[in-house]
Amino acid sequence: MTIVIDQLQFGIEVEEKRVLNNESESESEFNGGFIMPTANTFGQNFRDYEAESERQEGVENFYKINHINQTYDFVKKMREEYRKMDRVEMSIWECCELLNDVIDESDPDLDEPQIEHLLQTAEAIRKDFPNEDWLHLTALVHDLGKVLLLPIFGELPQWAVVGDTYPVGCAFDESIIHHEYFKENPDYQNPAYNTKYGVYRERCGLDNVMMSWGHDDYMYLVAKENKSTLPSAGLLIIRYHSFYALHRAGAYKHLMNEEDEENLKWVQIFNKYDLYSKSKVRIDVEKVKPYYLSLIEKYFPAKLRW
Ligand SMILES: O[C@H]1[C@H](O)[C@@H](O)[C@H](O)[C@@H](O)[C@H]1O
Ligand SMILES: [Fe+2]
Ligand SMILES: [Fe+2]
Repeated sequence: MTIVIDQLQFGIEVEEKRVLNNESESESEFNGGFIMPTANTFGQNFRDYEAESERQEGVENFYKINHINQTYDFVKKMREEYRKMDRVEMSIWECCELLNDVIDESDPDLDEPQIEHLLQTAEAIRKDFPNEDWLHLTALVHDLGKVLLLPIFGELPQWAVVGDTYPVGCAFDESIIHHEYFKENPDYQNPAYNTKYGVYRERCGLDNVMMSWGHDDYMYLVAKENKSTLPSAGLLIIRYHSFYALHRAGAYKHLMNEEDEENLKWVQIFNKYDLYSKSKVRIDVEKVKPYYLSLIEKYFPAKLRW
C-alpha cells in the first residue's frame, strides 16, 4: 500500500513505503528492504508488556514508579529547571557518544547501549527515505535526551527519563501501558487534573500540553533553545515519539490542532523505524559517522547548550 502524505509546510510529498495493512507484528516488508522482524531480541512480540520474559518484571516495576510520580507539578518544575540549559556545552556527536553508557530499563525490546539504537533507527529510515535528510538526523537525535540519566545532567532516575509519555494535567487515558498504577498518582484524585480536558481547552494544540517529563521533551527543548533548523515535523517527532497513547491508540486527539494533525503522520512513520529496527545487528559507527556529521552541521550549531 502506498500512501501519499502531503506536507504543505515543506512543499514536499512523501510516499510512505511501508506496508501498513498489517498492524500485527507479522513479517511485513518496507520497500527499501527493511524487513519488520516477527519477534524482538528476546523472542517476544514487540511491545508486549504482559509476556513473560527476563525483562518483564523490571519493566512493569518501572511503569509503576513512573505512573505514581509523574504529576503536573513535577513536570512543571522539571521543565523550568531544564530549560535553563546551564549544565553542559557540547556538540550533538559528543552527546551521541555519551549514550554508549546508557541502558533503558523501560524497554522490553532492547538491552543494548542506546547509541546502537540511534544508529539503527537512522540507518533504517535513511534506506527508505533517502532524500529526507532531516528525517535521518531526527532519528539520530530522537533519544539523546536519555543523557538525563548521567551524573552531569542531574542523574535523574529512569522513571523521569524513559518510557512512554502521556499528558499530565488531564485524565490519564486507559490505553497507557500499565494504566492501573495511576491510581496512586496524587493527580488521579485531583478534580483540577482528572477530567477529560483538565487544565486544557478543546483543540488547544499539543504544544500547550504538558507531557510527562523525560528524554523526549528535554531533547525537544534542547533543539528549540539552540535554534535547530530541523523542520517542525522533526521537532514534533522528537517531542511525541513516545506518546503511544496518541500515535498508536488515537487517544487525546481532542487536544490536537490542525498542525498537529498534519505532523502526526510523520510521527507514525517514524515510529515503525524506531520500534522495529531494534536488534542485535551492529552498525559500523566509523563508517556512517561522516554522513551524520554533515547533517549535524546543516541543522545544528557546532556547540549546543544542554
Ligand atoms: O521504552 C521505550 C523507550 O524508553 C523509548 O525511548 C521510548 O521512546 C518509548 O516510548 C518507550 O516505550
Ligand atoms: Fe525514545
Ligand atoms: Fe527510540
